[in-house]
Amino acid sequence: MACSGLLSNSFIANKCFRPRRHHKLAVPYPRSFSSSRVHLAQNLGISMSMEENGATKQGLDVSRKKLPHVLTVAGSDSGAGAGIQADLKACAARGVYCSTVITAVTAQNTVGVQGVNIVPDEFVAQQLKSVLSDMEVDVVKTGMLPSIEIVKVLQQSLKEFPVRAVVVDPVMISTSGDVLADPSILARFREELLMMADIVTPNLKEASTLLGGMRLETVDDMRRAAKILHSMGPRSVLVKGGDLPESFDAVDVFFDGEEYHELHSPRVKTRNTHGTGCTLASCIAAELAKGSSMLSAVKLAKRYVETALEYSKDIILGNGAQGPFDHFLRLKHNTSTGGTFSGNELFLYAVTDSGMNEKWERPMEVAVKEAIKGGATIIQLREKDAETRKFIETAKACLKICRPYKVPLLINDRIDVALASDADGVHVGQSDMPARVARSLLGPDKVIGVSCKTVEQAHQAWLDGADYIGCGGVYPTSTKANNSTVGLDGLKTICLASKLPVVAIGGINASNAITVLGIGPPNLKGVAVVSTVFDRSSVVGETRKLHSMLTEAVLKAN
Ligand SMILES: Nc1ncnc2c1ncn2[C@@H]1O[C@H](COP(=O)(O)OP(=O)(O)O)[C@@H](O)[C@H]1O
Ligand SMILES: Cc1ncc(COP(=O)(O)O)c(N)n1
Ligand SMILES: [Mg+2]
Repeated sequence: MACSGLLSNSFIANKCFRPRRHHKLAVPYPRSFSSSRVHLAQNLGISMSMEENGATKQGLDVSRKKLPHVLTVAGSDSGAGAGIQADLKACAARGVYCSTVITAVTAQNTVGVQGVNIVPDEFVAQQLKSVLSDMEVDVVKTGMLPSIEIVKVLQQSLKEFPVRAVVVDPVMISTSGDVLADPSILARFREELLMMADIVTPNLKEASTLLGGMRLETVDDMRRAAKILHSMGPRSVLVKGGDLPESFDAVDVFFDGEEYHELHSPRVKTRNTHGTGCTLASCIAAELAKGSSMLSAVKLAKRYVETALEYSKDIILGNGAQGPFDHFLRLKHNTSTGGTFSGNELFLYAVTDSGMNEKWERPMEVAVKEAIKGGATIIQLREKDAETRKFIETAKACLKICRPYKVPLLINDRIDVALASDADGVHVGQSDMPARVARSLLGPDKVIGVSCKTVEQAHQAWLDGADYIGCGGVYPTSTKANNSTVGLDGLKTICLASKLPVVAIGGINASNAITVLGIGPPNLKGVAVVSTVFDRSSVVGETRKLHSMLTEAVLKAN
């Protein structure tokens, strides 16, 4: 049965949920005392017997590593910038499991909140019981608590199922100015919820509301607010200054009852700050779940928010004043290959050489642009002696040239430079980082090529998840000292055995390129050249000449 109408009809909601009880492995709610005893034992570092914590009956292995686990009790944001969705992303990005108890469903986007549908408090209670009774929660983080009843239910659940820490983000008004919690819950917040909090994280407006309208305009005001809020019961207070007027940096004030810490970070110039508060609180909860102290958790969370904002500052999503940001620091990826590499890109593979550029007094960017204009279909930046910082700058500058032409740019050897510049991939030799390790660092989208001289190496490159192999030297070459050659026969043998596309390399020039490409196997996709195009007065001219020769030969062969 479909579970739609969850909010409007709690009867259906219950029905959707109940069948699990009839499932063979379904476990009824454990009695509260056993759950809190397990927690207590874990906190004290005592391992309980399998029989005692009920694991034997379920056939579970208690020696398994326990996942740090945050439960967020918050509202859903349909635009996924804040609320439950931000909490899930923040915890996942910080390597912590996150379960969710949904208190309200909001219709929301970058413009504002268009609607709020509050989940019935009995159903919030049911969600809380389901998770807390079974799933070994370390830290509870609260966000939007839209009614007094829901606050009450939460308090009762936390009494029944104690956790190691409670992070309270007193969400009341969204950054867009929409009211997310009824002002009547303020009293309940002040009287009870703050008492249970290990940390409370109000923004300026929320701190002011909790303090009966106190004006908060300076860092000193924030300090005063933190002190008064602390006297209401939470172990620590973080007053967030994201909205502090006329501040060049983003200042938050932390107070643990003894010491104040002003936490400063550069203020990122961006519209994409929707969900910063939820993210910060979730990240604090995540770090606490991993075992951090409160101050370290807060510092790390702040640094994480700043990093994500900086990364996402130019992202454009939605037409409103407040866009979401990218918790995984990955959305900006724009590869020339679009994540798919066919091998046809290898047709005319130009490998740069800074010595030759110096000789011809040609900056690297100019050499790359000329090669592309002449018809190069892929570029490899080979900088054996460049300083790292210079290499990254050069790679970034060359990427700007390659991207509009959709010509992939690979980095020779240096996975760090490829990562730092967001290049399209790397080419590694047999003594460089193994392709399998490079793959795990670069992820599935980037292109990885491996130099191979034998059938075994070609097979290993395939096993390691490479995209192509470079085979050679075909002929002796001056650009690589003491390089043994495989000759045309070796090239052919390796092509026939290789499951990956092949580019031939080593001593290839205008007079032998057609012979090389003509040896037959269909997975021989192209030739790689260095001096033939770059050790010349006109890079465009030489590349164009080679490109048209090769194209003609291929057309004739077909
Ligand atoms: N533009 C910004 N640059 C850097 N950090 C920011 C920026 N805006 C907010 N922050 C930080 O994000 C966190 C959330 O703060 P804030 O936006 O004030 O809370 P909320 O999202 O609850 O309104 C704080 O650590 C704050 O300093
Ligand atoms: C469901 C939900 N929870 C929390 C917030 C606050 O987030 P922000 O202060 O960044 O607008 C929100 N807008 N929506
Ligand atoms: Mg904010």
